Amino acid sequence: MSMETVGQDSDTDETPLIDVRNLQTAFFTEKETIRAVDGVSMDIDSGETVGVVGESGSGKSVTARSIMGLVEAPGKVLEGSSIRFHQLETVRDYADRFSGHTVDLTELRGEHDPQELLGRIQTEVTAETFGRERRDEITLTDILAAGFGDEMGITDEDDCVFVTERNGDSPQDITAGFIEVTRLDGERQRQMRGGRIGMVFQDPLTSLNPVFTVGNQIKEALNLHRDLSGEEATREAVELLEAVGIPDAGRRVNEYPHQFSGGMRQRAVIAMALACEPELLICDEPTTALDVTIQAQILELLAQIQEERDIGIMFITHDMGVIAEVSDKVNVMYAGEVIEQADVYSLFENPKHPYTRGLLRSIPGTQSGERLETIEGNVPTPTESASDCRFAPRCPEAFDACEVVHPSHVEVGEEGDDHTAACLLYPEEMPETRRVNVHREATSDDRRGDSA
Ligand SMILES: Nc1ncnc2c1ncn2[C@@H]1O[C@H](COP(=O)(O)OP(=O)(O)OP(=O)(O)O)[C@@H](O)[C@H]1O
Ligand code: NI
Repeated sequence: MSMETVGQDSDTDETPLIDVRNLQTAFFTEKETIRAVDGVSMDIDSGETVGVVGESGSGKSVTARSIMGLVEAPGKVLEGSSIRFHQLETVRDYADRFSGHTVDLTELRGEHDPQELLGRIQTEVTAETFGRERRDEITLTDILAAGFGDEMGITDEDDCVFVTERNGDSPQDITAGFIEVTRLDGERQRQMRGGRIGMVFQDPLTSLNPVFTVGNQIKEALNLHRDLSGEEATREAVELLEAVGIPDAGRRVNEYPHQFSGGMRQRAVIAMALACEPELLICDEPTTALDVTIQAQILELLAQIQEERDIGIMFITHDMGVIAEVSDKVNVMYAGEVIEQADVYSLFENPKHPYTRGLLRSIPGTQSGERLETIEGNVPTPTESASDCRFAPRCPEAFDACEVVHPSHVEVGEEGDDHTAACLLYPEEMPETRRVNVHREATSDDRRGDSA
């Protein structure tokens, strides 16, 4: 929600490690367009774990894959989406090595008026397209990062390093900026994926090659991303295996994945991800396939790694119990959208969206009933832009307007909580007609309704 940067076209210490804005990822199948991720915004700081929770099919994995640059045809991250990676060392490094792909906003700001550019954009855009609340808050950075500068000849399609502040000409003089992850390609993408952003999947065997030893696979990562080889790499591989709690690492480094138990394999995958010293680690249901004891150990391990290395973690799960344990902040997803976001305490103490409340009632042990099955029905597959609340058909509190107005995020917590929900029941203190109007107005100059 990045309220801290509203209205100013610069990045300061306040900027998160990664800032996802209005991410839209669609699959263009012969039959229909599946809007798997439909306008997701969230950010993650260094040293922070951000949980992403929701039932099966809500778009969690596609969000993760979009950040990793792993969306395959017929899938596509749509124009207007922005994923900004702000880590300064990485920005300087990219500006140094890929200077031909760098956009210097400090220069361009004097030459272009954002409001004038907005009028020239071919597709219809709104404040929401850029994750802003009002049109006059849209900055040049927003327009160019979202990809609209290409059609106007201001940026090239493969520009991806955006410099927003500098106090000299060399890459080391850059004091703020970001890599626009949605615009990465080729070598620039390879450096980011695995190098700066690591990923751990549910099934460790998808990350491990059965025909190579675990050690060789870690060494390959070390070679690719840190230029280590030979004995030096072997030593580092053993250290990494020790760091993730694999006993007798000196011997096990020479073993094959099938010689490892499920829990040990997942530890090995985590070691492999850490080999590149990532700034951000995306964990997509990393413990779902493991038994409860092993699961607890892996969660403990991730917490310890985070403490030591100050990395940001995005943790995906459908399990509210796990969310409670690992997260600092939580994004609840439903049918391609974030429908509630809050810090973990506010969310559990004061859940606002009826969907979140339903998920919480489904934690085993808190109520009788089975996990995630207390909400009748299934997540719909979104094929059109939402002109309603996608949860309405299953919502115990839905009323007529829920079928015709798309809810926008409104503050629902205590002052300064940064707790928002996208639901027509809020702002709670207003009578129904005024509440509905708040949401209707927020999306009124919206381009929703157009097809992609
Ligand atoms: N390659 C693809 N082609 C078409 N549709 C896809 C593809 N990959 C994902 N989808 C669709 O995107 C939507 C979101 O899927 P996603 O895998 O992100 O859900 P999820 O929240 O991770 O669910 P789960 O908890 O089951 O992992 C689903 O409706 C799915 O059918
Ligand atoms: Ni998934």
